[in-house]
Amino acid sequence: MSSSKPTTSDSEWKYRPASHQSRPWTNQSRPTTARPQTAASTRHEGSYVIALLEGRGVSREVGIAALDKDTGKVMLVQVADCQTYVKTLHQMHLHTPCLILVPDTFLSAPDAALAPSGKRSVSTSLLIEYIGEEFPGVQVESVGRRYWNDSCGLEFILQLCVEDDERAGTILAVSNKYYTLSAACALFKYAESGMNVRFAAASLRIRYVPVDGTMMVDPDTARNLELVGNMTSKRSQHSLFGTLNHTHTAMASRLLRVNILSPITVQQSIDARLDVVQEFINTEDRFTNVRDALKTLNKMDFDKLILASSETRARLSQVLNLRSVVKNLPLLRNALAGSRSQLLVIVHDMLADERLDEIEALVSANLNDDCVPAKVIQGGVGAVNARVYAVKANCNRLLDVARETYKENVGDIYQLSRTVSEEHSLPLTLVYKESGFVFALKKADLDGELPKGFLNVTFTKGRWMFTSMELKKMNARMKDALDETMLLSDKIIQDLVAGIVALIGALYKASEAVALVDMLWSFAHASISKCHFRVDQFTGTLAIKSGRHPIMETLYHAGTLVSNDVYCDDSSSFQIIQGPNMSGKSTYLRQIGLLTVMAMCGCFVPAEYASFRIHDAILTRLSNDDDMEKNLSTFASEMTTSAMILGLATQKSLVLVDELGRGTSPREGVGISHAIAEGLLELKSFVFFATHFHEITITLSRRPTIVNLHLSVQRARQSSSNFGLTFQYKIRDGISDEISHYGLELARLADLPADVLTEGKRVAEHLAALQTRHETESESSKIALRRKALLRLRTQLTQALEHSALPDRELLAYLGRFQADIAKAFLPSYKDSLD
Ligand SMILES: Nc1ncnc2c1ncn2[C@@H]1O[C@H](COP(=O)(O)OP(=O)(O)OP(=O)(O)O)[C@@H](O)[C@H]1O
Repeated sequence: MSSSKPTTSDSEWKYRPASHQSRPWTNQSRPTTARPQTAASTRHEGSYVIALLEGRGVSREVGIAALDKDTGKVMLVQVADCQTYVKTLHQMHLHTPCLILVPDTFLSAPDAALAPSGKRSVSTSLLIEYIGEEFPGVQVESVGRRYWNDSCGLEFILQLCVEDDERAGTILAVSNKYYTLSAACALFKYAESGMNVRFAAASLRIRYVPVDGTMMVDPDTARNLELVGNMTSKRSQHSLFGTLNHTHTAMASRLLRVNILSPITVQQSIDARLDVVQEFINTEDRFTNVRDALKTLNKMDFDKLILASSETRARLSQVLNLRSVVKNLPLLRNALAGSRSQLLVIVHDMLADERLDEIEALVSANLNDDCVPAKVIQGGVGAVNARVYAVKANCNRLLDVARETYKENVGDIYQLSRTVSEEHSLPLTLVYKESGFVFALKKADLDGELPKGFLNVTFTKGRWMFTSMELKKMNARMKDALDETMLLSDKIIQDLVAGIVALIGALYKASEAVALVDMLWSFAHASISKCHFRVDQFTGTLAIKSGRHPIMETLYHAGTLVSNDVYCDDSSSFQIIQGPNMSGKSTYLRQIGLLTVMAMCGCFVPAEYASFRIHDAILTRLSNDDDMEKNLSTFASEMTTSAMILGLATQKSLVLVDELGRGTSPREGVGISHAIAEGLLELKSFVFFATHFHEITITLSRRPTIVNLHLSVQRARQSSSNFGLTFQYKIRDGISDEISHYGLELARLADLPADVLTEGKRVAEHLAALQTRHETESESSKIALRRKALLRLRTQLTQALEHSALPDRELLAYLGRFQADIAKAFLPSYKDSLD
């Protein structure tokens, strides 16, 4: 590709090798700052190179520029973040990084005393510390601060951004984003000098991603709700992504992932998507025709076709794949013809772009029709021939001649093989290797030793391989002809690519259109197979009738999963959920979160009726005991997440809290849970608060928006001393009936040895008896205190009466004052002791 024009001189640019500047963020180098490990702790297989610049101001502005090195897509983001940098990390998760670039001022020089090896640089930024925790194993490299230049960044964008409908909008959106532009500058400079990639002018799809059009799902939440991958495996199908992903193309699968991690908040767009899903479900023909058309695209990744490759073989392969795509797109266009939903009409028009036909015509004019990409990818002489004959005859006279020479040379080699075979009476065959042809002979076909005169004899996989002087000479001639053919073919293909790049905008549009249709078809497929229903409306109320957990329902036999209702509005915004262990509290909370994410992606939900509120963020504190990587105490982790939630939540947020305060003593746990609940009540978010602390229902009982719910459990007497618990997993109104010692009942279910259970029961009963005695004793001491005080009062009154020389009226007044004094001195403490 032709070179872009950098605005900072190349000689100035110094790419710093990873060994000195990068920091492999290992456990030892982790900072002490408390922060929980989150979603993609182990996920670092991204393809994005992300440049990141943080402002020094109080507002913590962060500019992000991310380049997908596989597809050439560039995302620009600028966020105003908080102390935990949750928004920045969220954006980074959407564009999973394989390399992170930061200004060198973020990483100070290696501290010789701390790191005698001199290789570990020390972070001076909290954000970098968090990134290290969030993306362990992902390389963080520093780039000289002077390469973070906003005007240079804008110049790069103006030069590289593809000429399409969104170009003007992108440029307008980024023009005042100082941090993003600076990050873009560093990113493109790094691509040129560090990665040795040069992009052609107007060849990159550069987009500004507005953060306010999407719901924020912080990385902890993504992991705990199992949005993409689950606790056991990041690739597991038992995640929301796995459940909904029936896509046919790689772009659609990427779009689905981004949507699940960052659902849209524009109601019009959600409604438009729902209309499409509805149309697919209602119109069987459209559903099957679209599926068949998508199948012809055969897991194709348009975005990768668009990125020009510097390697000849890959370039040819891309062009051939591209031809197959543009040939098959009309099938999808026809499948969408006559659609009713507005979005499908738009997609249909996008696919009707004349430039796509021009691309097809260009490729067909230059390349042979029977040349298929698969041959190019496979090895052997078949692959070489596919490349040699890819370009049509008569495009270039010199190429035709070179190909004729190549053909003759190969013919000569086959003739030589036949002659040698006859001469030695051996069934020789020819095998093509990187260095040219060699003779091959099966071990079973050789009786005795190989005849003299053969060179480079080797034995692999049951075959003798060897060559001869004559064959070597012929290979050399054939190679010359082959090189010339490749050179001339490549020139034609390069010209072809340059012609295609001029029309690339249409392909970008087509890529987005196909991804969207494919994703919505996938939603329709999931809805049909799992009987999901349309979200009836988006209002201020969250109301779900008979909702099911979307991931669990793929694992459970029909009818075994218990459905549950949800109702939450401004007057009942804080819902306390109680119930014994394993009664289904966490499942209920997760179900609410998952259905909300599904609805906001424009997907139908597993419920009989559903109405949602559009949330700006979903924030969770969900217990996750399976996380063995957690390097913080449960309590520290709880408090950090709670602080984040209180800092980010607004009236429009959805907050899910599960068993807060279990990391400390029960009394403090109640106190902290109460205080955090108060904070959330002030914010007026929709809160679902599962807790074991019954006291919370009392301490918060005066708040008008509190609703108490519990998950029902039946306790049946099995014998005189033995009880059994039956979980019904059904949400019910009100506070649950106290079930004492249910922990012991559950322990019995877990087959704990009988003597352990007996001892547990004994200690529990003993503690309960102690508690009762303590309470009784404290009550009797209060009575004793009262009695003592009354006795004192009586004695003093008697003495006063005896020694008084006052007349009756004055005596009465004196007694009144005395009584008031006594009451004042005694009653407050008396009142406190009663409290
Ligand atoms: N709606 C449901 N239908 C069927 N089974 C369910 C349902 N909800 C929960 N379960 C089953 O109960 C198990 C425990 O559920 P869950 O973890 O939600 O309980 P919990 O009350 O949060 O427990 P703990 O307090 O110990 O964390 C789940 O693993 C699942 O097998």
